[in-house]
Amino acid sequence: MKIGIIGAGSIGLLAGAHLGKHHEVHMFVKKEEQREILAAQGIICEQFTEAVPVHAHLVTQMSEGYDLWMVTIKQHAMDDFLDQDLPGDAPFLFLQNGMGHLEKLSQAGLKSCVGVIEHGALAKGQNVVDHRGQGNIQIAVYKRMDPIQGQALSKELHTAHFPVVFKEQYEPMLKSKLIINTVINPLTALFSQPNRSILTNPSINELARFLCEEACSVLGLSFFEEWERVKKVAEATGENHSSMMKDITENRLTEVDSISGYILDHGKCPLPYHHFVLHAIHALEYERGVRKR
Ligand SMILES: NC(=O)C1=CN([C@@H]2O[C@H](COP(=O)(O)OP(=O)(O)OC[C@H]3O[C@@H](n4cnc5c(N)ncnc54)[C@H](OP(=O)(O)O)[C@@H]3O)[C@@H](O)[C@H]2O)C=CC1
Ligand SMILES: CC(C)(CO)C(=O)C(=O)O
Repeated sequence: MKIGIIGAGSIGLLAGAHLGKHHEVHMFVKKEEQREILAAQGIICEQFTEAVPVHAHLVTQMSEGYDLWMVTIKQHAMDDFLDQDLPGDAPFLFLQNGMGHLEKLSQAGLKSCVGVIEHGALAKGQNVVDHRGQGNIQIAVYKRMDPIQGQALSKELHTAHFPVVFKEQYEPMLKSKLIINTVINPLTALFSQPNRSILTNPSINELARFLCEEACSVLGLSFFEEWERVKKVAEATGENHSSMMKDITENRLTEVDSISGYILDHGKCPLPYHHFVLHAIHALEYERGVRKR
């Protein structure tokens, strides 16, 4: 397949390195400097013995003639991305944490799939990525795509080292990941703690339970099942720093609006714990100069 990957950060580079072994991969980036490095040196995945050659372009040069677009930018970059003229001939696979992008995508009129990522990846330079946690990518069709097309797509992308799993329904898939992120991410970011603190710090554990209860009530999920799952993920990724904690530490805007904000927007009664963490994360972003108000 001829695959265009939008965004060459942690996940874009990881996907480019794996898919570039079997497909014609084109990376689409914002800066000319990064485009030149990717075109000249390919992607260096620290776990591979050789660099993976890829084509590289500026994101303003997207055109028709691709088989798939894979979008690996963060939630807060989605508005600008969707505002540009996008080619309509190929499906788009959106791989963001949170659910804030769904409404925007349904208005965009694209053939679209959504996915969740269970890998851990960290970009260490403009073309270097460290694959820190092996997992899979789950995908489901969202708009203007037949499930049969989605299934065929996941089969074409799937390899043993970069597994892609097809899911019949997008909503349960995204909700399961949202619960994990709305409980673990803000608390670990607020208290600058690794994911295991959800289990080991009694007060963080108490706050996590309340966040989980609120999220389950909004999403219509069983608290007992979801709380067990949150604890398993906190254990399995115990040493990791959540993506929100990393964003705060590195003075970047977080994805809190599409995670905790999504729960708040869809709740029908007061959600004091979500309300607090959303504003607490906003406060940290504001103090770091990345949020205006
Ligand atoms: N990293 C991980 O382990 C995991 C990530 N995820 C999710 O995957 C998504 C991507 O995360 P991650 O890769 O870590 O994020 P990164 O910040 O590492 O990468 C995002 C990249 O997108 C680029 N970008 C932003 N806007 C555009 C645009 N319009 N056109 C082209 N490129 C653009 C950014 O460039 P610039 O920096 O120049 O703005 C950056 O290089 C997030 O939703 C995240 O929550 C989920 C699970 C695990
Ligand atoms: C699963 C978890 C919590 C792993 O750190 C994650 O998805 C994130 O940090 O965004």
